[in-house]
Amino acid sequence: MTIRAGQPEDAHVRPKEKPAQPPLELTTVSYSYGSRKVLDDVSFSIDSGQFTVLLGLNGAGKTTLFSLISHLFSPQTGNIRIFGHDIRRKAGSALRQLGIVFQARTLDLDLTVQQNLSYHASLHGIGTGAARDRIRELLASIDMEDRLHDKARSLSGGQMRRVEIVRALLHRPSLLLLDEATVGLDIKSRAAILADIRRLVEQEGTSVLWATHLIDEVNQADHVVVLNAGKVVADGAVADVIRQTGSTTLHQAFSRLTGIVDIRGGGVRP
Ligand SMILES: Nc1ncnc2c1ncn2[C@@H]1O[C@H](COP(=O)(O)OP(=O)(O)OP(=O)(O)O)[C@@H](O)[C@H]1O
Repeated sequence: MTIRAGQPEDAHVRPKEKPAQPPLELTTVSYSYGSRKVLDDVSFSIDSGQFTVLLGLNGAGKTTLFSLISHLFSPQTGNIRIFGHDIRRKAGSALRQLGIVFQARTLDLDLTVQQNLSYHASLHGIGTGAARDRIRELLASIDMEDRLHDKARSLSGGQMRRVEIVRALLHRPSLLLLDEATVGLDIKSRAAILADIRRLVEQEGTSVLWATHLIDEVNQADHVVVLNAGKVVADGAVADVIRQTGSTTLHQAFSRLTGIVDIRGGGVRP
């Protein structure tokens, strides 16, 4: 899969905003399900064109955070800004610049790949002709043009995930959020998807927030935010996080930050 940079072909596509404001800024965000607080005073921001890994164990609060950023529900305290637009007061302006791939599969299995993608394009106000061209361009870049008319249920898990990534890119978002995008995929598909998203950051300057529990998905050059039991326990360049925790590897730093002891391979066991 190679997601190519592309120039807008027509007027519906907005050029990327020159970000005077950070792509994403969270300030003292808290959220509770009933009386159970699952996000506690979360603050961090990501810079333009940065690949940021939101690293946390299962249950750390990553998906809840994504639900708040994508305005599925609102934080009980704190603020979220996307390119300076407050997600509550300027939801339209904020969400227009956001592409999101949720952890749960969200394709309609009874629709074809084209129908799934066209529907989403129309939600973003992309005209029929422009949508058709963009869909073909993106599907060609992942060698899936020939699956255009296939029902989503006939795709493999990795192919479904790629179509979901294509769907998130249709409107050329400046900020892309991916929640455990490689979960359930084999090692080859995982590596390919991660590499393609990294290429996107380089080619298009898209800012990415990549949520995972897998340390082997982190590169030395990444910005990393470690979320543990709803709190940010580290935030910075990988080398800084390692140094600040008095560690020699990110595995060791993560282990110290989260209080876990058993680390195997690229994954972490509580
Ligand atoms: N709808 C809900 N109602 C009540 N509690 C919830 C709900 N959704 C999530 N939680 C709880 O909130 C906490 C954070 O869950 P969340 O799914 O945000 O974490 P996560 O880091 O995404 O985990 P995972 O990697 O397992 O998906 C967990 O303790 C979870 O049980």
